[in-house]
Amino acid sequence: MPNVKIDPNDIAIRLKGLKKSFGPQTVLEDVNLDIRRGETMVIIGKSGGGKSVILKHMIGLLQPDGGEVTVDGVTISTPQFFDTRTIRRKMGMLFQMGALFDSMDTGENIAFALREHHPELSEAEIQNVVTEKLQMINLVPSFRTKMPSELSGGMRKRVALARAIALNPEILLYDEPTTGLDPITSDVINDLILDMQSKLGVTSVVVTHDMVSAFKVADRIAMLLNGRIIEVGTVDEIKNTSNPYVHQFITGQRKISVDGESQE
Ligand SMILES: Nc1ncnc2c1ncn2[C@@H]1O[C@H](COP(=O)(O)OP(=O)(O)OP(=O)(O)O)[C@@H](O)[C@H]1O
Repeated sequence: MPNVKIDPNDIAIRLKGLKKSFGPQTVLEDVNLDIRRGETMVIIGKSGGGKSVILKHMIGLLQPDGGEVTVDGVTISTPQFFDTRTIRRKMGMLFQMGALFDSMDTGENIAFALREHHPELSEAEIQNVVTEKLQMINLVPSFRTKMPSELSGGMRKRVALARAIALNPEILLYDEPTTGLDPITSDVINDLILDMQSKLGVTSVVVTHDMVSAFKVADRIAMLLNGRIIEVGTVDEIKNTSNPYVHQFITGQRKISVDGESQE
């Protein structure tokens, strides 16, 4: 359970009336969500429901068909703004597969964004940052020479997290950080997500199906259904929800139809 003070009026990311379709398929109908500075917001919802699409709007990888994304009060979702370098400096993202460059060792993967955004840094300074980021994810400095192919799934996610924090982001976005990991390794990742919040003071958005992880790391949980956020609440509020769709999702029951599909 996170333990940081959060001001409910201090909004880091605001999604207002977000709409997105791909061809004939409408994925986001009308998404409204405020993410408070310093909190960890977990977004849950069924597979293919559009959770990753929401994250990609937050980091400027996708532009909405309607509505707005604001980060620190600045609207980033317009073609005029689209200054992705500024957004990327502010935000780190842990992609679903913990995507690393396979041809680069761990150290180079972590150093990649530093070299791109901070050409003024000396090689020694870059290596110091790499060591510091490895320490943050509880790995020894000698780990830097390991190639991605030598790493387990959990280690890849950890290195991907070190890479995501290389530029000291204020906001971290996690896409399915524990998917495909065993429960013990998942818990290591959960602890790191909590560490990032308490040690770096970051605002985090976590997309997951893993309710154990959601309940452990979240300050608040938002549920996406049929292109809308249907409920937002603390872990206790979500656990005690009166919304049957949220209850069904978090308990894994299949009693009611959430989207017209027939249920057994
Ligand atoms: N660039 C794209 N072009 C076309 N369709 C896309 C694109 N990105 C996402 N989609 C579609 O949007 C829908 C939502 O995808 P998204 O990956 O956001 O779901 P999700 O809720 O994150 O699912 P999962 O939990 O399975 O990762 C899917 O049907 C997907 O195929």
